[in-house]
Amino acid sequence: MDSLKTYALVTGATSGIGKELATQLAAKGYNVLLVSRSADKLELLSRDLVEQYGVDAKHLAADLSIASSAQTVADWCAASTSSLSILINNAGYGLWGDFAELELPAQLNMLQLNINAVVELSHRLLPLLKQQKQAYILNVASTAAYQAVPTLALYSASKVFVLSYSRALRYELKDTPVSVSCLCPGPTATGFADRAGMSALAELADKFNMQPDEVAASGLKDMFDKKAEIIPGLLNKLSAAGARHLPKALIEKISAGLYDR
Ligand SMILES: NC(=O)C1=CN([C@@H]2O[C@H](COP(=O)(O)OP(=O)(O)OC[C@H]3O[C@@H](n4cnc5c(N)ncnc54)[C@H](OP(=O)(O)O)[C@@H]3O)[C@@H](O)[C@H]2O)C=CC1
Ligand SMILES: CC(=O)[C@H](N)C(=O)O
Repeated sequence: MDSLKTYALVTGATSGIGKELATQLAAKGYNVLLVSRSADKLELLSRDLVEQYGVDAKHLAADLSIASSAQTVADWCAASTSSLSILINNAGYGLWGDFAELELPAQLNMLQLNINAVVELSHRLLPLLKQQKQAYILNVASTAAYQAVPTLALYSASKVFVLSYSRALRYELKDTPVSVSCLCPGPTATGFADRAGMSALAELADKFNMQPDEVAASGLKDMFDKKAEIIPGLLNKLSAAGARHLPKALIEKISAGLYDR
């Protein structure tokens, strides 16, 4: 990896895994373009990264669950730099509960962020990425992409989409300078569970949670190594392997038991 002071765009950069990805990229000498909904947190993080690592840090407050926002972010990115070498589609969230009981608008809002924003940013920024000697797209899915998860039905389905889409895009871009990787973390100690309404699982989470900095470090290492799928942590690798080889009905029963309210 050679930053040569190129830029990395990170969505969902103000908390959890995204904040760690942005920070570790700045530490490696990358200039960063930071996006999330919170202008105050973006301002603070930008200032910290400039002061700590001497890189350029620009930020844009945008709600990527609003349909028009991906174009706004892509236009801002293109106006900010012609040297975009990394796109990290990280922003996303979950909604915990039965599909039939969760509010439909909220579920559609989640799909707009977890799926549509990833697709639109990738399509709009690909021409810029292709101009680089070497460029990377890192899409953040989840170990939830390896099986259906009752009580997280649409969330896990959105991550199945991200994984499948990432692998197909990787193949299509194999003869270009753009390498596509998909990061599939397992449970990680971030704001995710609170926003998903999973606080009832806090005890379980504490047993299995990885820390966002280790997830980000694993993700960036394997992204630069041009890996297709990245599953941080042995337990998560084993659970993904189990999901691949065990009967789906059994895996779904185990998932349902794990996440049962
Ligand atoms: N934590 C976990 O257990 C796991 C998480 N993941 C995935 O990792 C990714 C990051 O989540 P994680 O770090 O855990 O969660 P956090 O909630 O800690 O961080 C989410 C980040 O995304 C931003 N964000 C949320 N909604 C929007 C929006 N509508 N538009 C723009 N930015 C938004 C948030 O900032 P702001 O609120 O200011 O907008 C924040 O910076 C997600 O895609 C998630 O699905 C995958 C597997 C496990
Ligand atoms: C549901 C989880 O365990 C995790 N938060 C994920 O996003 O996959």
